Amino acid sequence: MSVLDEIIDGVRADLAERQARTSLDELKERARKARPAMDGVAALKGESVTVICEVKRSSPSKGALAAIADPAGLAADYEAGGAAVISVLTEQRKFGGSLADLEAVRARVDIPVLRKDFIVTAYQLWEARAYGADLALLIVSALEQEALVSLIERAESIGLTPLVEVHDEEEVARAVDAGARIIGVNARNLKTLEVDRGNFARVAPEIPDHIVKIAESGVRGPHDLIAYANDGADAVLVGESLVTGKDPKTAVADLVAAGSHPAIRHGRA
Ligand SMILES: O=P(O)(O)OC[C@@H](O)[C@@H](O)c1c[nH]c2ccccc12
Repeated sequence: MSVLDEIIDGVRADLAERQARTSLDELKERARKARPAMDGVAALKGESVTVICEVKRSSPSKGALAAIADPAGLAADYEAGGAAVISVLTEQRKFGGSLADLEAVRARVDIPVLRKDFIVTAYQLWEARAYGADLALLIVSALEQEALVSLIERAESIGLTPLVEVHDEEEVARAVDAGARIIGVNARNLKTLEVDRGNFARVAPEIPDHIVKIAESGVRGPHDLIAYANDGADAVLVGESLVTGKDPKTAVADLVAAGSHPAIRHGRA
């Protein structure tokens, strides 16, 4: 069984418990009262390379990264540093996240928030909206094509912008066919957890121009952002280096400054 399969088994077990506690109707009611979703595409696409900053306590590859007693405070620092979007990991078992983290972050910041989880059912999309997310991650390798198509449609219909994650060229074709408007290329292979920063440069040319391109994972600092930008990234998604560093606000500001440097802006459409 791959790491991804193992994670998804746990996600399904936790999901079954939540479903037993909260009906879909209750979630929908809560979603109706949530702050209307912000436009994820507009937040990410611009003149500069934008930065998505992640609230991440632990990971299957590294174990515990940071305690993050105050996820909303961390998100506020990210926002103050110039983040375009906040990513909140809500998976519990391997990443130490929760919907409570999502809700707390949403209440604190005024920029779009991404629910980062292993979404396999529409119920989880309603949860995302009910707890205030504006975007939701959909991982191509975790979904059959039919499920991917219907989850993208459902996300869009309830106002969530799907960020569709791929790892190789074949998955790009599936994401494009399914109607993705934002594609994230993960440098980490979720089946083996290996990181290959060269993956984006290989895979991104397969993504049509009109789709927002995000480079995910392995960004250690401005030099990695610049490399991804020169390979065509519209945005980067950064977790570990921000939660393990000393000063998240300054670290984000340094990334944002690199993302708006004229040397890379010129090379872009
Ligand atoms: O911590 P990093 O290497 O900066 O990576 C962040 C993010 O890309 C990573 O957390 C991630 C990318 N895709 C995922 C899917 C599920 C869980 C986590 C992820």
